[in-house]
Amino acid sequence: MTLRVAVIGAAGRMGQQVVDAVEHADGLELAGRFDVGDDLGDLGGADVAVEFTVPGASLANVLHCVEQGVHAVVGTTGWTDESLGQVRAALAVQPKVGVLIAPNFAIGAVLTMRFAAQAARFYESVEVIELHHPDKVDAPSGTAIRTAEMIAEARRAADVPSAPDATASGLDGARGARVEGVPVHAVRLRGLVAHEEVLLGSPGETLTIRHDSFDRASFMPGVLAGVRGVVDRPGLTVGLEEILDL
Ligand SMILES: NC(=O)C1=CN([C@@H]2O[C@H](COP(=O)(O)OP(=O)(O)OC[C@H]3O[C@@H](n4cnc5c(N)ncnc54)[C@H](O)[C@@H]3O)[C@@H](O)[C@H]2O)C=CC1
Ligand SMILES: O=C(O)C1=N[C@H](C(=O)O)C[C@H](O)C1
Repeated sequence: MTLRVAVIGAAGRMGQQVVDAVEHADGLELAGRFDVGDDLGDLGGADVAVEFTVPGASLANVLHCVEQGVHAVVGTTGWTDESLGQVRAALAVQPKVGVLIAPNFAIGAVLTMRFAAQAARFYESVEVIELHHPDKVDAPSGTAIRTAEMIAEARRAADVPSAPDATASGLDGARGARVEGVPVHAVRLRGLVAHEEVLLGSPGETLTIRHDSFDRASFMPGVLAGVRGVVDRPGLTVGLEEILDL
């Protein structure tokens, strides 16, 4: 069966790649391209909508998809417990609809998060550095926030004490932002696409886990897996791990 796919944010960096990936994928057909100012209507009769827009617009777009009975695959960042709760509430009245929200669709980024969580309890210190193109509007990245949350959860479960840090003075921001106690640093640099490093340290050793997306093509296999998977997964799924059975 052919799945009809609408792309919301179709004029953006990710949206353009998704349109191209859908047009070249077996068993998928482009149902429509939507960008800012367009009436989403019935999403061109789509079965699935892929949403890559901006944090301030994504929730309304996803709620519209759910109301229309259209499954959604969402890569936009900025989700909170509260906005996820609104999606769950909307899905409760559309029990056949699936929504997949993933901070990163690159397989290596998903594995980096998983490896970092596995390693986190073995080291005294851990910090996250994310590095992106300078046109990105949010910081830190959604991936870095999720990585730090997973690290913090693993350390709490293993009763690991807070990382040592003697800093008593300095410039604001020098130690990064704290996500559940884990320092997260954001670099914006022309030439980069999307990169993340997790640094772990204990006496006499460090471990560095690094992932690099050099091209947005890296996100497309995960997006297409999400499109094919979401139709059989009613309710809200957060993270591509679920779809990949990781
Ligand atoms: N989950 C993942 O694997 C990835 C997630 N992202 C995230 O995806 C989002 C988009 O990233 P980019 O494509 O680089 O941004 P972009 O700025 O290139 O594209 C966003 C597009 O959304 C459109 N837009 C804005 N408001 C809209 C609305 N209300 N309705 C429809 N379209 C609207 C804009 O006009 C623009 O064309 C960001 O939140 C970014 O962090 C980016 C790359 C990978
Ligand atoms: O804006 C981007 O480019 C990216 N955004 C996502 C994020 O914030 O984690 C995913 C990836 O890092 C690229």
